[in-house]
Amino acid sequence: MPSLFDPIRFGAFTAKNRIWMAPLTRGRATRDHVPTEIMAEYYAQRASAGLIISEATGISQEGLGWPYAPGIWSDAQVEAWLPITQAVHDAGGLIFAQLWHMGRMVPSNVSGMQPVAPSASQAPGLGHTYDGKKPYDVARALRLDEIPRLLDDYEKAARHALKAGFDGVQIHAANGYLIDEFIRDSTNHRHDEYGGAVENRIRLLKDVTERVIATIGKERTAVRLSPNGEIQGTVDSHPEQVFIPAAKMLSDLDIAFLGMREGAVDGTFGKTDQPKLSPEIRKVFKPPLVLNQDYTFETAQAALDSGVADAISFGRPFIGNPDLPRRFFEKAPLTKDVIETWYTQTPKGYTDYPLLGD
Ligand SMILES: Cc1cc2nc3c(=O)[nH]c(=O)nc-3n(C[C@H](O)[C@H](O)[C@H](O)COP(=O)(O)O)c2cc1C
Repeated sequence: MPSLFDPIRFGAFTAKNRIWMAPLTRGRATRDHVPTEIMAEYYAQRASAGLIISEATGISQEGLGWPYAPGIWSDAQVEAWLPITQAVHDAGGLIFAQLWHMGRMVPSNVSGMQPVAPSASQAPGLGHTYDGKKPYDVARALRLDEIPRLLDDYEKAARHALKAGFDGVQIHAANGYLIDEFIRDSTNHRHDEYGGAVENRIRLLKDVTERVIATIGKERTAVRLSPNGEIQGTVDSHPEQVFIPAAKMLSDLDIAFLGMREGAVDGTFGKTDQPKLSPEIRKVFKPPLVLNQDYTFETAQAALDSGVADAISFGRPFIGNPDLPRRFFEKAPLTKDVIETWYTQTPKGYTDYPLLGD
């Protein structure tokens, strides 16, 4: 069985190890969602990851509702991403852009418009806005005649990602955002060909993935799912009935890899008693499977040893430890990330975590 330090082939690439950086929203772009210089330093510091998956990046104004998160729909955004992807490549790394449409989680205070979702609904809790945390807006149902425009937005974002120097993209279909809201039955009450039966609920995921593949190639196209447990009010009553067919469909499309965040009863990012589906998904999904959430060096290696995963992505450990692979290799202690600076707009808690030997 491979070690976490062994290379792995995926799509058009070979990653130098199986310790990947999970997508992490950090809010260091401008208010207009243009990336900033400091993001080049941050990502280059983490280029020893086998693959960096970027923070979720808006495909359109409509789809982006996180203050100071980056987008990739405008030429100015593409320009500003270029030095960041260049810095990662100069440091010997690979980087995919995570493409994001937040669906009903977009506060109108950030996007300037009413959010869209599969069905009219309001997410529970409070969203981050430019005026502090506020209740989510009531989203309107996306009309059938708007889906071609949505697919065009994904196409443009994928094309822009390559223009901006990214090696590929990961379609964000997890965590209660638009595509996940279509997949799961808590948020999809449609009666057209995008609602009801399983094949209908996974149709948007299929359409988007096919469009991105047609634009940049299957070897540069990845997907992220979060099959088990509720997140941000989105949950499925029978996850295995929808996510196993979804994974099979993605395997048939031969995407570069599938990332999955899986909750657990004792999870610290998603807590749930719905069982993990990775063992079942492994049976139907042939390309590399990259698992995430609450992994340590030991449990990550155990997941590779059991054959359930081909690589593991680490989120919070990569915030506090830019040199995470080296720390794992040397069995060095890890620095704990500071929650208070996850989403602030300064270098503090962003680019100032120490490297081993500092
Ligand atoms: C600060 C922060 C930002 C995050 N942003 C994203 C994101 O942009 N896209 C995404 O898919 N997941 C995001 N996540 C989830 C992480 O990718 C990951 O699933 C989570 O941290 C659990 O993995 P870990 O236990 O290795 O930290 C975020 C998590 C944190 C803590």
